[in-house]
Amino acid sequence: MSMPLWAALPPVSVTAPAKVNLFLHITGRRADGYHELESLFVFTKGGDRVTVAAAPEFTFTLEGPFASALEALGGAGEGNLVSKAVMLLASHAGLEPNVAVTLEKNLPVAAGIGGGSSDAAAALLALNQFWKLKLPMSVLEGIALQLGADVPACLHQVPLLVRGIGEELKPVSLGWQAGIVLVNPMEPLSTPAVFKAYHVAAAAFDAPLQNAEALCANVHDLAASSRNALEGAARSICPAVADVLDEFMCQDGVTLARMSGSGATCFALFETAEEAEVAARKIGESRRNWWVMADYLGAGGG
Ligand SMILES: C[C@](O)(CO)[C@H](O)COP(=O)(O)OP(=O)(O)OC[C@H]1O[C@@H](n2ccc(N)nc2=O)[C@H](O)[C@@H]1O
Ligand SMILES: Nc1ncnc2c1ncn2[C@@H]1O[C@H](COP(=O)(O)OP(=O)(O)OP(=O)(O)O)[C@@H](O)[C@H]1O
Repeated sequence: MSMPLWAALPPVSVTAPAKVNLFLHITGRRADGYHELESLFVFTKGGDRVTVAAAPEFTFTLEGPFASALEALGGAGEGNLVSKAVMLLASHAGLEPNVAVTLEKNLPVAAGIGGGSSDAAAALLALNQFWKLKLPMSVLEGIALQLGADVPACLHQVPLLVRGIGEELKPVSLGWQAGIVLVNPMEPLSTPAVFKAYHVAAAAFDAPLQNAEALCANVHDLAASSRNALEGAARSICPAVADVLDEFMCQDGVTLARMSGSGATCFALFETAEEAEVAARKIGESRRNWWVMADYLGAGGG
């Protein structure tokens, strides 16, 4: 008996890194309610993992330390961004979505580090390769934007200046390297709720930066002249954000500590990977219920 054609395709795995907003300015609000951003996105090396493999029909399997958290937040079924990405790409390509997808969920959920967005982007990248579609990035970006504002940026996995609601992407060179520690106090924060709190507080919009590229190229300038505009709104819903930032301030070698995205995950940058690892160990030992991850931004560092 001959093997069906699909069964001959080898599985493809793509890492879905954490997205970190080194700064996040809000420059306006569109008529449809979405906020216009100016933000520097960077991506860690570690993260979730999406694997697609040959199968007679679509299946979706969740594994990893945050699989149950995703199930509890109702993101494990048809609403999962990975499943949605598979369906959208299959329909775009005119194919049956017959693949076995496995999502290894290592990143906390509803955490401001784009977990679901990065998973969806990784699924698009994996399937583009698996089905040998050779779709250019511009086409994948269009499909990605239908899945969420952050998804197009997450396709790139390199530092980007992001504007609009997430569709204007400009790769930037950081020109510096840093150890990074991500900490989440294990309290999920809903992105719409944080934007709503921001809106209700009627904060003034940030002026567009005149020197955004130059700012990205110097970590000290970045720390001094940018912010996360959603931090106040996130703190008002989730006071633990302030506890995480206080904890970072007790560590040696911090060049910048701030919240990412709509929170509650915060990050700290360190001169070296070693300092980041020491801080991550110390925080992990004193706050056993928090999620802590050490990583590296820039070339080397693994
Ligand atoms: C805040 C960021 O995390 C920064 O990276 C993102 O812009 C959020 O991107 P995301 O999670 O992909 O957001 P979406 O799933 O598209 O939007 C969730 C909700 O957040 C609000 N939202 C999101 C993005 C944006 N630019 N303006 C908004 O007002 C809207 O109420 C929207 O209904
Ligand atoms: N693969 C997925 N991983 C995580 N959440 C998902 C996924 N698919 C759907 N969701 C839903 O999306 C919601 C937001 O989760 P996610 O982890 O993407 O938030 P986030 O990190 O705050 O995103 P962002 O930084 O883009 O605002 C969750 O409540 C969850 O139910």
